[in-house]
Amino acid sequence: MTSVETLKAMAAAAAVALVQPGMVIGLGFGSTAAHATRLIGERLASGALRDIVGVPCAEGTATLAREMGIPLTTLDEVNAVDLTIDGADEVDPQMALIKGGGGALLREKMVAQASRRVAIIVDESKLSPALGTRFYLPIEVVDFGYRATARWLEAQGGSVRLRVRTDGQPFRTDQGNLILDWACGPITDPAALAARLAARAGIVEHGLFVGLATDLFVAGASGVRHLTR
Ligand SMILES: O=C(CO)[C@H](O)[C@H](O)COP(=O)(O)O
Repeated sequence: MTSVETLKAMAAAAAVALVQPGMVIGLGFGSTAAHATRLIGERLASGALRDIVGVPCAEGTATLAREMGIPLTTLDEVNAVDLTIDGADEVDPQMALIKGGGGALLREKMVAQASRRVAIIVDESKLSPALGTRFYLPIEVVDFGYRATARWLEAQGGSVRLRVRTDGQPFRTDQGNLILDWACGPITDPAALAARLAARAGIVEHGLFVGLATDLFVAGASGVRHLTR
């Protein structure tokens, strides 16, 4: 049987094949995206790829990219990102996503919104008939009134947990915010929920990525499927 890690690497390799010399590349965060970042670094080192610059979506990604020798820039320095390669926690049949399992949802969404093309790389376990079925929805919130924000979410249904690190301390995003993991149940209308969450003060960003993915690479035992939207 093909291991999940092998499937992630297969999906990453298929997406990295889209990378062309001269491109600005959004580098996502998470274990699947890390396969893509490492592969891009290896291709640069071997000379198979040249003249690319990366926009990292997280401090962790920036560290890995530097280790791999990938030249980096920031969103502020470029007019647009040609291609972003990132993972996802859950993908529905319309290619709407839940992201933020790694807590980088805000920067990931900013980079995705600035990108001409967004390639999402997943193993097939991430596919779901409805978002919210197999993963909670990460919500990045400010400290002020975060319990009130959690109660407001729970009033819509489901249950909320403050994300904590292994040492029991609250998890902090790269912006220093908190994450509420909302077990909201199946989401029937992701765009409508995204609009409701975006309108709520105290919520910095949420993990629903609707209409952002242009390419989906799904790795399974029989190979990698490439879907486009
Ligand atoms: O959104 C993300 C990080 O904020 C990741 O892309 C998502 O959590 C998937 O991670 P992995 O590839 O490790 O399963």
